[in-house]
Amino acid sequence: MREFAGKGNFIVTIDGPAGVGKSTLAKRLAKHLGIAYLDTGAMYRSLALHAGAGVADLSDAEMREMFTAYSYALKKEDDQYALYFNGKKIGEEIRTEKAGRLASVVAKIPEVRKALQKFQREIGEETALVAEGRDMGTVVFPYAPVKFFLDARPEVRAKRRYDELTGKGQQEKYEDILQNIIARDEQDRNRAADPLAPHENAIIVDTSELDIEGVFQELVRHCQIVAAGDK
Ligand SMILES: Nc1ncnc2c1ncn2[C@@H]1O[C@H](COP(=O)(O)OP(=O)(O)O)[C@@H](O)[C@H]1O
Ligand SMILES: Nc1ccn([C@@H]2O[C@H](COP(=O)(O)OP(=O)(O)O)[C@@H](O)[C@H]2O)c(=O)n1
Repeated sequence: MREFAGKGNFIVTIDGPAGVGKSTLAKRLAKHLGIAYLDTGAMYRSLALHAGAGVADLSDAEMREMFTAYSYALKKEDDQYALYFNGKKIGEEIRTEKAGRLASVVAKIPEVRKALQKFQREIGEETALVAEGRDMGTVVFPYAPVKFFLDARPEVRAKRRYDELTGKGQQEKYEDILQNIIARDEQDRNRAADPLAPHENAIIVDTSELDIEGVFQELVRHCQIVAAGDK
């Protein structure tokens, strides 16, 4: 495939709302393409849990100082990609609805976004990537040759998240998850800083009636079209 983005690394972006399947498909597509996988939501979640919603009350100067102390790193471990925050591997502790809500509060702050986007671009300049999040195609990697925007009805996404969390033993009510997802969608889509929206060239895939395999095949098909177009 042609050299793209950053210092010539091949980047695929996958954006979309909560619970649509971004992480699942990004990991699988990255493995299929033999490139790295970056979960940018995990960066917001880990920061939110570490700094707390109080970040919103810091002055710009305090926030800039805070970010000089933070670091993120992406490391390949066996055939998985692990994200490190301040030298500590980010684990399952961020996979709660509470962390998702806090992340969405912190993610509205422009200084936070700029700091994390800088880390994300640096990682994209080090290695070819499938990068997933809310603003990968619109802001962080606008020159990525393949940009996906996954979507699904809120009820479908809530059921997927409900099955995922209860499958991990987390006690959550479906109705609460649905309300959380609707609220987080609202917050992510309507914030001033880098709102959730597909890039004008993004390939939009409604996954409401597709299983994981069906979505995966659709993403691979589009990657092959781009690859064929670059020969
Ligand atoms: N198309 C799909 N059909 C059914 N379940 C899916 C689909 N895509 C993802 N899932 C499941 O839904 C849950 C949420 O997926 P995840 O990748 O975490 O979404 P996101 O990263 O967009 O929040 C996971 O348990 C995943 O296995
Ligand atoms: N690139 C990104 C990734 C996440 N986020 C924020 O972080 C929150 C959690 O992201 P996530 O991808 O982990 O959440 P899920 O889609 O997995 O539920 C989102 O609701 C956004 O508010 C963002 O603003 N920009």
